[in-house]
Amino acid sequence: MEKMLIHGGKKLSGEVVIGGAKNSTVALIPAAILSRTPVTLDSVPHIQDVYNLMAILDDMNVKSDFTENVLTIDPTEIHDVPLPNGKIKSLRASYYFMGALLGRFGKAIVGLPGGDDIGPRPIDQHIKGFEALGASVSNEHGAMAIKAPAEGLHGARIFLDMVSVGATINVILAAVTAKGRTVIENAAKEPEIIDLATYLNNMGAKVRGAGTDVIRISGVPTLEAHNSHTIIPDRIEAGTYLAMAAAVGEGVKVKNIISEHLDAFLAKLEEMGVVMDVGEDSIFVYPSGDLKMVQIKTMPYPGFATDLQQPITPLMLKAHGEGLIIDTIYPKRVRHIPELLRMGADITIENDVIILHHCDHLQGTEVAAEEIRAGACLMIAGLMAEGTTTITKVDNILRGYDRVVMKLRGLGADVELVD
Ligand SMILES: CC(=O)N[C@H]1[C@@H](OP(=O)(O)OP(=O)(O)OC[C@H]2O[C@@H](n3ccc(=O)[nH]c3=O)[C@H](O)[C@@H]2O)O[C@H](CO)[C@@H](O)[C@@H]1O
Ligand SMILES: C=C(OP(=O)(O)O)C(=O)O
Repeated sequence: MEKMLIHGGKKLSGEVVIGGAKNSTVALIPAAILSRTPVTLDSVPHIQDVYNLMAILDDMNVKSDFTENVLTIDPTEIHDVPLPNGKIKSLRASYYFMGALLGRFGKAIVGLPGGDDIGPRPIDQHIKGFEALGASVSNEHGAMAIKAPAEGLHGARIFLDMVSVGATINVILAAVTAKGRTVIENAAKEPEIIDLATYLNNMGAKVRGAGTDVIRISGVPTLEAHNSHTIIPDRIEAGTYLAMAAAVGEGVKVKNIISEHLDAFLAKLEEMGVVMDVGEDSIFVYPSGDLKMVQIKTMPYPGFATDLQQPITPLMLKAHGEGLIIDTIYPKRVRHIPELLRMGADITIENDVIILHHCDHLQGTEVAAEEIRAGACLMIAGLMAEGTTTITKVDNILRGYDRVVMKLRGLGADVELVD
């Protein structure tokens, strides 16, 4: 398995262009099977999650082609096959095939998903949504067997017990072709949900209210894609490079950004004293001076994203005072902390609260990227550290960060992948 070697201490400068959002892409690809015509996606990130989803599509006789940033998917000869195991385990978002297959064929057998080990990730709200639409759901040897009634799915009012991106998306996927009207209350408001709704509406779906906490769907019989869909920029990748630029930059421009998607994150950087020029679709980060320590509490969008609490952690180590991070979405999402400790950071965890203190010196050593954002955190820490940082389990980074080595080198980082 590959490792990433980072020879730290170099200052970064120049420009980096953000790719399409992973968390949109991994929903839009399964959603493509709802279309009766070929689908084209633009601004697709080069990440392992995309290749794994293409392999799952191939199992269903759905051919796809990924050239440059354009992914074409032809679902016209799709076979309705069970997806009990194997590749389904390779990523979290494979669970979107539950909603998509249910919408397309009225039935789905899909293995329980894999994805990041960031604490418990139940799917009870997805199941509650499918059942409200009339489906029966059973667990058959670790795979979810979901079946619509003979007359097909029907619209329903669904109040999600907690704000869930995955459940909101899965219910949308199943409901767009259900008979009648579905209302999802307490829906997630993430930009990726708006992106999915835009994409489905361009295929003829009737999804209204995406981006608010009430989504109304009027079912239509079939969907057909006729235009290419350009995926929104990845706000988490953008936040990662912004934190990196503030930590080790000598003037870095991060391009292809929708800054409104990063409001909570940018507000925190400003509170820390990071100086930025926020342009129309790019942000320039000036070299950091003295930084102020902050407290962070992750919340559903538009709050501070759980996926950005790890990437901002190394930057917080540069600030003076005591900092706190509370991840209310995934309280056990602390797998980066033991690795940072081994690099010399001063961090403790008490009752799921991460307590940080200023640290003048991080030392490169061997660390493991136990999950994607822990990996992002360690990349930034490695760039800040003296000596060489060897990141193992680097596939967790490559599954979600678009051409990351090329982008880091483009900014002047001394980084390489080795076997
Ligand atoms: C592919 C994708 O888009 N992944 C994102 C998505 O994951 P994912 O969609 O899996 O996360 P959710 O929004 O569903 O999870 C939010 C919270 O709800 C809980 N929950 C969720 C569903 C459910 O049926 N029952 C339940 O209890 C979860 O354990 C978690 O505490 O949103 C997370 C939270 O912003 C991000 O960290 C992930 O990057
Ligand atoms: C947790 C994440 O991803 P996934 O839901 O795909 O595991 C993430 O992107 O930070």
